[in-house]
Amino acid sequence: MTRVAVLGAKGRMGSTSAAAIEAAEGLELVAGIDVGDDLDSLVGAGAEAALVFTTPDVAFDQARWCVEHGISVVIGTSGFGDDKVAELREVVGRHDGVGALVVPNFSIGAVLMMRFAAQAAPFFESVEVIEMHHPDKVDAPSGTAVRTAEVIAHARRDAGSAALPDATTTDPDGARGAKVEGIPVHAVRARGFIASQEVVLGDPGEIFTIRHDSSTRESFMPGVVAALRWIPGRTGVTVGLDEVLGLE
Ligand SMILES: NC(=O)C1=CN([C@@H]2O[C@H](COP(=O)(O)OP(=O)(O)OC[C@H]3O[C@@H](n4cnc5c(N)ncnc54)[C@H](OP(=O)(O)O)[C@@H]3O)[C@@H](O)[C@H]2O)C=CC1
Ligand SMILES: O=C(O)C1=N[C@H](C(=O)O)C[C@H](O)C1
Repeated sequence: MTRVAVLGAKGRMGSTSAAAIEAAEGLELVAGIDVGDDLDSLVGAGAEAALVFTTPDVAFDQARWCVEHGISVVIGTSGFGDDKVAELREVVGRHDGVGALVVPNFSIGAVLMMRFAAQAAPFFESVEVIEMHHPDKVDAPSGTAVRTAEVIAHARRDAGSAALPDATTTDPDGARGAKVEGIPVHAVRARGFIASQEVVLGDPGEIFTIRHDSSTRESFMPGVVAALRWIPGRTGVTVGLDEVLGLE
């Protein structure tokens, strides 16, 4: 049995995850904390792993606290791009016997979308990311879109791909989107979405679109449970669910 604490337990993902953990074999929910609760209760509850689903403004400090107190972390909160992961590696590197798993998206389809996008990106002149989420989301672009742009950029750099063609010289309102490692990322916020993303790849005469939709938060739960079963005994920092799912 792995003794698990959920941070952000009253939130949309935290509450859905707490129910999934309670129903999962091999996992025991020993603590759930939200705004105003003391992190010290995790130590009192004997938590071995913490699932972080708080907001991006507090998640890094909470993850660091857990690592410093010998509790491994599975981080679902967005905002852990390459720079934050590097910072986390330093913290985890100073503490024996704990590990951190940063998961930009727990749904199997999104994990595969990111892999396929990286695989396809060097074969096309153009690539852009469009993410679509519910309007209660506080951060943009999404963590998934940032990670997708990062793996696309890494794949294109490794392949020696040329810069993306773009004749735009006038864009006073930012209509061409945010640039994440040079990859344009566009964010839509509309009621009706949970989490969707398209990766649009273009070459002369053809467009290749990779699309993923999460229509309920249950789509994330098999990944959450698999991550929590995987983390005990791991050290260092791992990014993405690929290794957990045996994709590497
Ligand atoms: N990796 C993945 O697959 C997924 C990741 N996410 C990410 O997870 C994060 C949470 O999303 P979601 O559940 O929708 O957001 P919510 O706002 O519903 O949940 C966040 C919860 O954390 C609480 N919280 C805020 N500050 C603290 C604190 N200092 N200590 C303890 N609890 C705190 C919030 O309380 P209050 O509301 O009172 O502020 C809220 O209950 C986001 O970054 C989102 O992008 C979401 C879906 C899937
Ligand atoms: O806030 C959300 O809802 C989601 N957040 C994650 C992200 O920022 O990528 C994962 C998923 O897209 C849902």
